[in-house]
Formats: sequence, structure tokens, C-alpha cells
Amino acid sequence: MQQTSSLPLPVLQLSQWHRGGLARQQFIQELGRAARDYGFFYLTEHGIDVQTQQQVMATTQTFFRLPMAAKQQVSMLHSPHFRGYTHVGGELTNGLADQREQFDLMQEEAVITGPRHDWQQLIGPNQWPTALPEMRAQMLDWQQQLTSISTVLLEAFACALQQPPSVFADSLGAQPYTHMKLIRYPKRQQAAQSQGVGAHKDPGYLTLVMQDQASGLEVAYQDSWLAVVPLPGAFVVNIGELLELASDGYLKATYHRVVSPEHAEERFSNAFFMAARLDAEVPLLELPPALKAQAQGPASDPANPLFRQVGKNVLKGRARSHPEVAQRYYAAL
Ligand SMILES: O=C(O)CCC(=O)C(=O)O
Ligand SMILES: [Fe+2]
Repeated sequence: MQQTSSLPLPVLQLSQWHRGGLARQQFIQELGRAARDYGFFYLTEHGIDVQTQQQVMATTQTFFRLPMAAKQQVSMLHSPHFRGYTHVGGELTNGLADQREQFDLMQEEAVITGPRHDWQQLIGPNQWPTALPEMRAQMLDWQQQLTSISTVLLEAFACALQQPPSVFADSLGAQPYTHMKLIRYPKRQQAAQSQGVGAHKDPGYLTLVMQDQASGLEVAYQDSWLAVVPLPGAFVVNIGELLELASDGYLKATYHRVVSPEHAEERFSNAFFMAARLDAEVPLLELPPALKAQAQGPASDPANPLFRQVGKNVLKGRARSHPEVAQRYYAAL
């Protein structure tokens, strides 16, 4: 694929949805178009203030600047629930090591004991670094805020697909599974090591990314990679596999990647993946004829099967990205 960077992605203002009436109708239309044309867009006027965003970014940076021993104290290798720290090169995409370090967290929950499905082992507590006592409350609050925005966005997606606004509500339930990832991409050392994260689709319904000022995120568009130029204050939103499944391929989970920073010293980002209840089945929406005619079924890639059962789909993604963790706790699979 060729690199191109000239095409700006659409910018949508969530305030339009909240305003209701004609503004809401316009938002739904723009969302429908952005989702179909790119599967990626910027979201502004989303209700989270710049100060909160900056604080979360600052904590992200502080975390990665901790001594390696403090980060290894919360290594994901200690967690059957795929939570915690992964060092540079410790994660694979398309079988290749990603040049990024990261910290993963989900809902704070109690472990399920007794007989259980494999994917129920995803449920459990997070790990928190003792060196940063304020991190837990801050990140869990951020998680709540992004869950709310994502829930609203899913209502808007439902409208764009000409469904009742609450069509996803049952699959979300009171506490949908969400996954947050704090990420640091170190500067590229050599051309051969430019895979910050390799080309992939995200496994949830949708993803919200807050990026800093260093570029690197790219989205597959026609036959090119389109640079997602940083837009201060905005979230980058993209469609995941569950929306592709629900819409029978009318919406596509968009391939994207991050190339390691070439000029900046490093790049930080914060990704939030909105899934559904782990025990839910993704609904198959009854699209109106005009949309249905353009739905060609979800992609069938033998290397990446999509599962309607949410827990199964999430576990597949986690195991592929973190084989060492999977080997340790899910060897039977
Ligand atoms: O760092 C980013 O901007 C995006 C990361 C990403 O695509 C992912 O972790 O799934
Ligand atoms: Fe992604």
C-alpha cells in the first residue's frame, strides 16, 4: 500500500447529537457517511474537558517513566485477566513484535470461581503500580467517562443504521466489557523496526483513541495508508469487529496501524475499546433494503475468525496479542 496523508478525516461534534432535533439528524447522517466511507473519524465537543485529557496523558507519561522494576511489578504475566504492563516487543501483531510498551486495564471485578467458560477468566481485578497511588481512581473515572461517550455513540450508530436507538442496549447490559490501553511508542531506531503496532482490526464495537502531538497512526483507505494527523482535544473513533458483525459487513472494522515515530522522541496514546457484555451474542441487525443490499457479510479471514459470542471474540484477540500470557493461563485452548 502507498502512503498518502493529504486527505483529512471527517470531524464530528458530539454536541450536535445532544442538541437534538435537526442537529441530531445531521449528526446521524454525518456519522453514517464517515462510518461507511472511512470507518474512522475525529470526535470533538464530546464533553470531556481538555484539563482531564491532559491529566490522563500526564499520568500515562509518568507511568512509563517509572523504573523498569516498578513497571515489571505489574507485569501482565502476573495476570490471567490480561491486565498490566507489557514491555517493548512483548506483544505480537501479525506474528511480529510491536515496538511499544503498554499498560492494560479493564473493569475492576472479582474473579469468577468454580466452573466457568474460558473467556470468564478475562474477568478479574486490575494491577496498579504502588508508586502511583492516584492512578487507580483517575483511570477508573476516565473509563466511566469514555464508557458513557461510547454508549451514546452506539445509539447514534444504531440510528445511522436505521435501527431503534436502543438496539445495542441489551448486548451492553449494565456493565459492558471495556478495555483501556496506555501506550508509549519509542522513537524508531532502524527502518526495519517501524512497527509500532502492525495492521489490525479492533475486536470491540468501537474504539476511542486520544493521541498526543506525535503522528504515527494510519488508517487503511482504498489502497493507501492515510495518516491520522493529531487533532488536539479530539478523540479518534474507529469501528471494531462487533459492529462489522452486527451490520453483516455493511460497516467494516477498519484496518489501522501505528508506525514508530521518526522525528519525535516518542509517542503516547490512550486507546479505549468498547465491547459488550462478555456473555452477550452480538445482535444481527435487520437492515433496511437499501443498506442490506450493500452488506456483503463480515470478512471471513481464516487467520482471524469473528465470533458472535463476545467473550470468545475478546479472548481470541487477547490471546493472539499476548501469547506468553495465553500460554501461561490458557494453555489448554
Ligand atoms: O496508539 C494508537 O494510536 C492506536 C493503537 C491501536 O490501534 C490499538 O492499540 O489497537
Ligand atoms: Fe487498534
